[in-house]
Amino acid sequence: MDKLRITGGRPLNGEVTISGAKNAALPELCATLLTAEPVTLTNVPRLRDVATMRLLLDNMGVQSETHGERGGMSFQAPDSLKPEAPYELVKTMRASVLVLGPLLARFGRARVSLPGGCAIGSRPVDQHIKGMQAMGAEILVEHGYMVAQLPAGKTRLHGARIATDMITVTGTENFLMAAALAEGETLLENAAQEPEITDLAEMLIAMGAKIEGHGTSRIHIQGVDCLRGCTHQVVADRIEAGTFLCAVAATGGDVILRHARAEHLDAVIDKLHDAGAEIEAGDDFIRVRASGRLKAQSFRTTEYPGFPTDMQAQFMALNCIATGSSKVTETIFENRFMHVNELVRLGAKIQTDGKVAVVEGTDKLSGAIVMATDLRASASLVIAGLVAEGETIVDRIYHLDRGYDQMEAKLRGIGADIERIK
Ligand SMILES: CC(=O)N[C@H]1[C@@H](OP(=O)(O)OP(=O)(O)OC[C@H]2O[C@@H](n3ccc(=O)[nH]c3=O)[C@H](O)[C@@H]2O)O[C@H](CO)[C@@H](O)[C@@H]1O
Ligand SMILES: C=C(OP(=O)(O)O)C(=O)O
Repeated sequence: MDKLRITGGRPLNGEVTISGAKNAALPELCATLLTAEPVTLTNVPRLRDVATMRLLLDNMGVQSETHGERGGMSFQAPDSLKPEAPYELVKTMRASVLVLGPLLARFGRARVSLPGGCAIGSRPVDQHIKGMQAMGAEILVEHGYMVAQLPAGKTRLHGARIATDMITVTGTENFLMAAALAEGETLLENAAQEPEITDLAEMLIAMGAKIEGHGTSRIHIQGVDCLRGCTHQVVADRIEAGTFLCAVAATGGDVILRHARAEHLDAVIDKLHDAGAEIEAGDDFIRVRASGRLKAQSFRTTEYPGFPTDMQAQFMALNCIATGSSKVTETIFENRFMHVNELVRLGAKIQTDGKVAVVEGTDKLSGAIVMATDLRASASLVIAGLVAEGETIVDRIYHLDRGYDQMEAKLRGIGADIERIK
């Protein structure tokens, strides 16, 4: 099993190119199921989750190929494909549930394994099921699978008003894709507003979908009879960019992130600014400069445009070596403090009580062997390792590989002493 060996204490300087967003690429790969015409995505990040999603599509009968250096991939989903997502593939990646909407909308049936819980929380998919039922699907949950079909005599889903009990990102994406091909109008209330939703909506519009209001909490979709192929560029990964911003804020240095979108990171950038980092941004770049210990910042995770839960662990790592104490409140997932005990092994002072972690900043961390428990927890341990005195080994980095495109190579490129070992 791969590990990362990091020798801490080096500032980061130079330039990093930010990859396409995992959380946009995954639904967009699923959106290729909505048409028999070829669809090309560019700027697709090289991630384990993308490879898993491609395998899942391949297993159904989708033809795909990669081309070019800059993450180009083409897909063609024939009318004859098998609308099924087996447990063996779904268990490794929750985003597999995103095939449900497109399969139902185009093929009128789907058999998709329930994803099950994961380290950060139980993550049920009840809202996805309720929404598809509101659009006319009959869904049974049996033997660990969602078995979905249209009622006898029906060939398409129908539009509906869907108001979810909570804001759900992949739920909104599933409804968008299903409604794009449904008969009539769909109104999504309480929709997620993440930039990845907007990016997916823009791809669907390029395929011929009629969507208005994406990027707000009310999205209107007028279903169309069929969608066509398109070429779409995956939006920049705001979480990868935020992770590098926190890394530089923690180690000190001066780094320019290329292909990064500052407007998608307002909540994180505001906190970094308050902490004492200098941030400058243009259309397609973010520059961060920091030196010495920054000031700890309290924050609370919320849905976009609030502070993202996917940045909580990385910012907490920064708070661990900042001056002063901070209160970190996680409101989205019930078990997203798994990095705390590992950060403590590196010398951090953190106490948790339910949704709240109180961090007492300390002037140094010391390298140790730590274990990654989930994707962003892994990133927080890497940041802490870059600061810690001596050597840190981060074990189980398959979590990191799910969602970061060549993280250690990018960090080495800006001066980090980091290597992958077996
Ligand atoms: C592939 C992808 O885009 N993943 C992101 C997506 O996950 P994901 O879409 O799975 O997260 P959701 O927005 O759906 O989850 C928000 C909350 O709603 C709950 N919930 C959700 C759906 C449902 O049917 N029932 C239910 O109870 C979840 O357990 C969670 O507590 O948004 C999360 C929140 O920003 C991010 O951390 C993930 O990186
Ligand atoms: C939780 C995350 O992803 P996923 O929903 O794919 O598990 C994440 O990207 O931090």
